[in-house]
Amino acid sequence: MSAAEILITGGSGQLGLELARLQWPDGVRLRTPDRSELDLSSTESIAAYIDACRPLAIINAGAYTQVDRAESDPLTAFGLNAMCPAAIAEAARRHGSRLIHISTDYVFDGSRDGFYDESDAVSPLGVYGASKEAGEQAVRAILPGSVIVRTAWLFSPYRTNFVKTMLRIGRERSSVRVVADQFGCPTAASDLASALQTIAIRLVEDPAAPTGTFHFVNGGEATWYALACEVFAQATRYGYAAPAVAPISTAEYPTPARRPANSRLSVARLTESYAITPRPWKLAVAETVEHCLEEESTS
Ligand SMILES: NC(=O)C1=CN([C@@H]2O[C@H](COP(=O)(O)OP(=O)(O)OC[C@H]3O[C@@H](n4cnc5c(N)ncnc54)[C@H](OP(=O)(O)O)[C@@H]3O)[C@@H](O)[C@H]2O)C=CC1
Ligand SMILES: Cc1cn([C@H]2C[C@H](O)[C@@H](COP(=O)(O)OP(=O)(O)O[C@H]3O[C@@H](C)C(=O)[C@@H](O)[C@H]3O)O2)c(=O)[nH]c1=O
Ligand SMILES: [Mg+2]
Repeated sequence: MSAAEILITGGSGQLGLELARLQWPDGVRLRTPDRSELDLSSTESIAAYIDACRPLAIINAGAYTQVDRAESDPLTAFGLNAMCPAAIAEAARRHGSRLIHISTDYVFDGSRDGFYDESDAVSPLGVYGASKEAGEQAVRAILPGSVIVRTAWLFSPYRTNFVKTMLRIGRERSSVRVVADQFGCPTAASDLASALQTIAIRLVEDPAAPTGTFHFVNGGEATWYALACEVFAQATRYGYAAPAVAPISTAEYPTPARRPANSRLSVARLTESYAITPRPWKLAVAETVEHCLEEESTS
């Protein structure tokens, strides 16, 4: 592959960090600007930055990801999750940059039986999901040749995520209560990063590479309760004293934002188009828990 600049927004987030940690082919130069260089809340900053560097490809991993806080801060959520991707898509169109934009399972309302595919109707329950859906629509309208990858329930050793939250509160308490009636697909940010790398390289090399909307999640399905149980089962291997875990209903854990009862995603389209087959989520959880705990158990 000839020398190619790839811009990664949100490089300090859990997905952005995993993208930057990957081994990229010789000749790819990553740009991972921080907030001081690229302010995603400013469409002027976005246009100026991309007009100056004219990347061959852009992976938009920046976002407003605080689901509950979004309910009381819709302006910031829509700014980051809808206006920002629109501005990125417009700049990408000006320069012929390939664009991969990341979206979420929370665009769905959970009323479907089984796994959602890309053609299922969206109907977000909360502000976060609605802002992400608006971002998808903008990207599709402005740059039809872009790729939108919906993912779900991301975890990694970095930033804030459910796996790290469980490890933290499990130390502070002898028991935890976790909802057992929301079904989804836990996904390692590192596995998503590898899939996005494959897609980005294909898009840069091949003008006819598949475009449109795809789902990427790890294999299998879980509830938040099952995910918590797996985190603690793995953690005990490193001397961690696991709390008791009690399954509860959504009604017993009130939150500002409503969440879908079922947001399981089918990855069939991505497997067919890009030959990407995600590993089971439990293998990915084991790796992340090891990363989080190994250091302290051996020190
Ligand atoms: N987390 C999850 O469970 C899921 C996430 N997704 C989607 O995946 C993508 C990546 O998520 P994830 O890595 O978890 O997100 P994080 O919350 O870990 O990271 C968000 C990134 O956006 C950056 N950012 C936010 N506001 C600004 C701003 N004004 N200017 C510049 N940068 C800004 C943050 O920078 P800073 O470090 O300065 O705060 C950070 O780098 C997002 O599109 C998200 O919607 C989809 C499904 C599940
Ligand atoms: C901390 C905690 C949460 N919960 C519940 C609340 C909620 O229903 C569920 C998950 O809570 P969290 O707030 O950790 O996760 P949440 O912020 O809903 O995670 C979402 O983030 C965004 C960015 C996405 O795009 C989604 O795919 C999804 O990953 O677990 C418990 O039942 N017990 C607990 O102790
Ligand atoms: Mg949250």
